[in-house]
Amino acid sequence: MKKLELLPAVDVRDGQAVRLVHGESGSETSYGDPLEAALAWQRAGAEWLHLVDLDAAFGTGDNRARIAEVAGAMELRVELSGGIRDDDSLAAALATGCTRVNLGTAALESPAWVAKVIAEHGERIAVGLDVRGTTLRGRGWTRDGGDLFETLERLDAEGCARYVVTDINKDGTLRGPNLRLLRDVCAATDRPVVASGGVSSLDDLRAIATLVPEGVEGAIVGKALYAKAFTLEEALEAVAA
Ligand SMILES: O=C(O)c1ccccc1NCC(=O)[C@H](O)[C@H](O)COP(=O)(O)O
Repeated sequence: MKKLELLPAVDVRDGQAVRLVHGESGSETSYGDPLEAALAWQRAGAEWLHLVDLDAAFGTGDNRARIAEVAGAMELRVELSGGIRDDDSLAAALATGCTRVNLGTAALESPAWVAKVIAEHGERIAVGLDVRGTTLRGRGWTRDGGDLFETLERLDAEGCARYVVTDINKDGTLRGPNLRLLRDVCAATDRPVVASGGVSSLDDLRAIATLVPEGVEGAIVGKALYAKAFTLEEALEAVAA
């Protein structure tokens, strides 16, 4: 069986690595220098980094230079997210050398542009499906953006390579992943799914790993690592095939 990929998260706000609760602006706890955090995950054996520009996602500025510095210093693969919504922000994101970018709001508000960039960049484009219930949320998760399964059907038809699926109610809460949501998304698409939000324990990761045959490819882990619920080394060991 394929092993579950783990993507430790570094979310950047105002130049600092932070964690949010439910992705809400203003709920952040600071964890210092994002480059230090990313290098620590790399030293611990991470193969991926999930790097988020929260200011770009919330429309409160951006951390482009900081994000480019972190992505450029990594030997591991980087998935870049947050505020990638037009040609300019996409070009800046791809120029960091990241392996792929994660589009969120654009997939809801600019479907024609997203179809175009999926056709142009293929595997370098993932779409973030950030949901409350089965309603998508955009603009830093502050605005409703349509039905999850209708959007998934459209993006599948456009050739979207993979999805990053986040249950916003779980994100940053250490309340466990929404396995039901992950199963439902996997049943609705044949594209790989990266699970995001709520991981609290090694058992949560083992539970996500049981969904690999259904189509879950990876899991993003944020708060649990920063809160030291377990180490990244322990997490990698827990999901080793
Ligand atoms: O990814 C985004 O674009 C984003 C936009 C607005 C708010 C939050 C956003 N991402 C947060 C994450 O990707 C988290 O790092 C990830 O879901 C980890 O969650 P957790 O393990 O529950 O801390």
